[in-house]
Amino acid sequence: FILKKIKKPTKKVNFPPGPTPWPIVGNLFQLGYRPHITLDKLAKQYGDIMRVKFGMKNVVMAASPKMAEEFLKIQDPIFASRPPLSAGKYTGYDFKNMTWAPYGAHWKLSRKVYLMELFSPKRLSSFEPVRLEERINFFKGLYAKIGQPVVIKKHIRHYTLSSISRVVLGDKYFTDFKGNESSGLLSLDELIAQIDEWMILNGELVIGDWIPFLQPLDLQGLIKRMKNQHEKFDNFLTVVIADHKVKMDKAGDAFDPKDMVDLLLMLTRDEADPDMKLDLEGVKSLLHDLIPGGTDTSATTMEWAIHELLLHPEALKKLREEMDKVTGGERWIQEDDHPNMPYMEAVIKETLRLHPLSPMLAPHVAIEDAKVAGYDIPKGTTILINTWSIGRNDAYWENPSEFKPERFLEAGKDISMMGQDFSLLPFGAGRRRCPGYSLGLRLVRTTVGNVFHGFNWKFPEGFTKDDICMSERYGLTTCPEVSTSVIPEPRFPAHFYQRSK
Ligand code: HEM
Repeated sequence: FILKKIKKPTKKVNFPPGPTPWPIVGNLFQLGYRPHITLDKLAKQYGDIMRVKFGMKNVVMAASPKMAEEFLKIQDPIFASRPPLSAGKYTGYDFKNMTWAPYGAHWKLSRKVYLMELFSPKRLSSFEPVRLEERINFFKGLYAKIGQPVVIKKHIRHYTLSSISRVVLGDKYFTDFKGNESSGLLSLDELIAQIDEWMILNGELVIGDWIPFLQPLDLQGLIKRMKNQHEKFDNFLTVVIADHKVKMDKAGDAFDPKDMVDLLLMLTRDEADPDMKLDLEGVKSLLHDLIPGGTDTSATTMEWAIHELLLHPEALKKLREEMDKVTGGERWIQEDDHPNMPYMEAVIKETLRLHPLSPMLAPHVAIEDAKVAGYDIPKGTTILINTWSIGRNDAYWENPSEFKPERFLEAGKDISMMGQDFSLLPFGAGRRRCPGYSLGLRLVRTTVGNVFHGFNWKFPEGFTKDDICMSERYGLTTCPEVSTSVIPEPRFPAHFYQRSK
């Protein structure tokens, strides 16, 4: 009787509907190999806002444009943070890199540095010659493989990493960058392996994140791998920064920044704008976002677009007609051709509708108690936005499983992919929207375009277009499970491939 008197009545939380969770494990074991698809199926049963339990923690998933808008626009300040997962702690400089930073002063500073210093239109244009050089090398490399089967993904990843790292780091930290001349620290392949490991680890479900009393046991061995990955990548960045710093100190006031490391180091100087001032750890954590964040994202989007175009010759024909018209068949596609290439833009949108890189965005978290659609969303709830599900829902898209770029060219269907239209969210929306989208799209448009502008592609003997793998390997970036091997054939005379533009 006494206990009853002093115990405060607990308010019943009105969670969104969802499958019944098991004690301790919740719905974890229902998720399977491709959680976005399992959760999409469950949402069809429970509705476009659904509660599941990952272990002991609440997770709410939005599966309609209206619900996505609630979380990413209407109540964005409440949901613009990230849950404190192991990936952020052990591979994200203890939540200091932008991807995993909680919503707050440090994240705001990182964002400001990105948008004002690194990704302003002027700055991006200033790095265009570097991107062009890398692109031309990439196509020369493909030309050298004429008639031989190439795993297109491998070439694309080398090229995107070369482009991104030249823009970010300068060009001398890889043993196989320019011939074998440099005294490189890692080879390009080693760095790619590091990025792969980061991506895999950041997409894994660490059991201890969701069942906290199991955290110290590291049952899957993932935390050990995270610490290992972090140590290697941190060593790499330490050398890169030290090398840049020597040059900066030597040049003094005459220092002329050549790459993004230089730009970031300038913000550590005493005379830097106090509102933008960084320490060395801040520089490292931002570099950490730029390299894995910039490489795999663009490369995977390119790979999906190439798979779709190989699978749909009628779409490829239209794209080629557009490219031949724009270039007169005399030159490669350039970044500034894109306003004259509406079909290309529609191909990219259609690819990202069907294959959003992060099918459920990166996880968001509620920083205070909230109400959405009449349901309670308690502080600490993880929020997933199932953009894969939204992109394939026949309530918003006609024949959603068809690859049909024309849908974006119909009158009144000029749907933006930049986060204004909640039925297409490949970059997210609101405060956490991808800050690198502009660079990503520049790389994707010119690469996908020129891969088909410069070359015809044949399949190796015994392989047909129906053998192209369209099933997904789920992760922080979700890529085709099996890469395709194809044989390049030139579309133009030999001198075309010696062109520098
Ligand atoms: C086609 C290419 C790309 C796609 C599809 C893409 C997609 C995304 C998505 C879906 C998110 C999560 C948004 C959210 O959680 O709400 C994101 C975040 C992010 N992206 Fe991208 N991205 C691309 C290219 C890039 C590039 C080139 C960079 C940098 C060089 C970059 C850096 C980042 C960073 C740092 C974040 C975390 C932002 C934050 O948490 O505040 N991305 N991106």
